[in-house]
Amino acid sequence: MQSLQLDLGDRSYAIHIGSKLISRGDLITPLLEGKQILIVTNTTVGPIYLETLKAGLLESRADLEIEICILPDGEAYKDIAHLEKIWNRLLEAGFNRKATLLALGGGVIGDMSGFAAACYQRGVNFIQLPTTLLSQVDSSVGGKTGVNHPLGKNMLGAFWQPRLVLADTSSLQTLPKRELAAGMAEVIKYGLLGDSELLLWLETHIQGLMQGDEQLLTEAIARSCQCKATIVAEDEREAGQRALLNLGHTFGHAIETEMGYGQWLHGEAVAAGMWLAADLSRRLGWLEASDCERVEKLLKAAQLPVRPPKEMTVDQFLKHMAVDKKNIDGQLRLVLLEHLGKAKLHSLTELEELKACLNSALGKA
Ligand SMILES: NC(=O)c1ccc[n+]([C@@H]2O[C@H](COP(=O)([O-])OP(=O)(O)OC[C@H]3O[C@@H](n4cnc5c(N)ncnc54)[C@H](O)[C@@H]3O)[C@@H](O)[C@H]2O)c1
Ligand SMILES: O=C(O)C(=O)C[C@@H](O)[C@H](O)[C@H](O)COP(=O)(O)O
Ligand SMILES: [Zn+2]
Repeated sequence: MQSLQLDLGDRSYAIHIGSKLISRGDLITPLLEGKQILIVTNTTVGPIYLETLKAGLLESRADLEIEICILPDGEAYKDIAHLEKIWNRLLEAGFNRKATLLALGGGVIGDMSGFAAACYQRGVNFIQLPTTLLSQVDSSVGGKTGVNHPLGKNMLGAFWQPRLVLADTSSLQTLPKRELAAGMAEVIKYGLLGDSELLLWLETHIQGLMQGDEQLLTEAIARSCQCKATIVAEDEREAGQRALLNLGHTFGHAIETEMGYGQWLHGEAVAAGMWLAADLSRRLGWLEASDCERVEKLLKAAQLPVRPPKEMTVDQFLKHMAVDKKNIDGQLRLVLLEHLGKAKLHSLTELEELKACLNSALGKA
């Protein structure tokens, strides 16, 4: 098992990465304040991992009151209506402020459980048990929680940190290949935004990673979590450099929202978004054409899309980008690349270059 720490004073927490951690109730029970636990999962992950989690918890502490909330599976259900189902379970079970929520699943379950925990009786503890690559490298760490709105991705939410992250690398064995690829997009993101050594390492090992090599995946998860933990520790609420973790997301969120949540996976939309960010950076004179080719080659090797959906229009992109959370006073702010391995937040006045970039990627130039 590898362990890191996210340093946030008295809200600091450990991130453990390793095989078969879902069964390690002994890592969870010392952090409980009371004995009430609500496990939140979905109809896909629950049948595979719920019994192992429950057995490990009860083996470590027999007097636990464990309740279960099983949500339907999918980004389309990451909404207020399904959050209410979590709160209903908590209230029906008579859970109090010392209850702990355990999020067992991917980023959708993690984001929703965290937001439910942030609101329930004005805040109870929660623990992340991420079971997708994406959630192990990104969404379980850093305390961004929330749900989507039909008009915008993650528009309702709270910063609410978990007490612990347990990333069980063996759970990736049951993950569909398309989901592994989606998670790899966020790993590539860390390389592009701030870690050129990670980028080189990914270029060398992408085949093994995509074949599911557990040792390589463990290293990718640990390096990604370290990168994210360092950024979040310095800027928990995205006053500055945390925005760099949004590389590719302004475009990506536009794709997810316009296409309908769940049509393009988050990681797929971010992959196309990162290619757009690279191409726009080239148009602004910061990247070379060869840099964009390098980005495209790596994304393709990770079996990710490198262009946005052809059915989208430039106006649709601009409409969604106008409501991005990073914008200030109507000024579009985009994460772009100064060079490969260094991102920066840019107030975009070059609207013609943006339109040309989108038109060309959509095959409309
Ligand atoms: N909070 C953050 O910082 C942050 C960061 C990145 C992404 N996100 C959010 O995370 C979400 C995407 O997360 P995701 O990619 O994990 O998607 P997801 O939660 O929808 O999971 C992907 C699919 O894999 C299934 N699954 C999960 N674990 C499995 C396993 N071990 N074996 C078999 N199937 C499994 C799920 O049931 C689902 O069908 C998006 O909503 C995105 O906005 C949040
Ligand atoms: O943790 C962050 O900060 C991120 O931006 C990570 C992103 O990968 C993630 O998709 C996040 O949910 C996006 O947040 P948002 O505030 O742009 O909705
Ligand atoms: Zn993301």
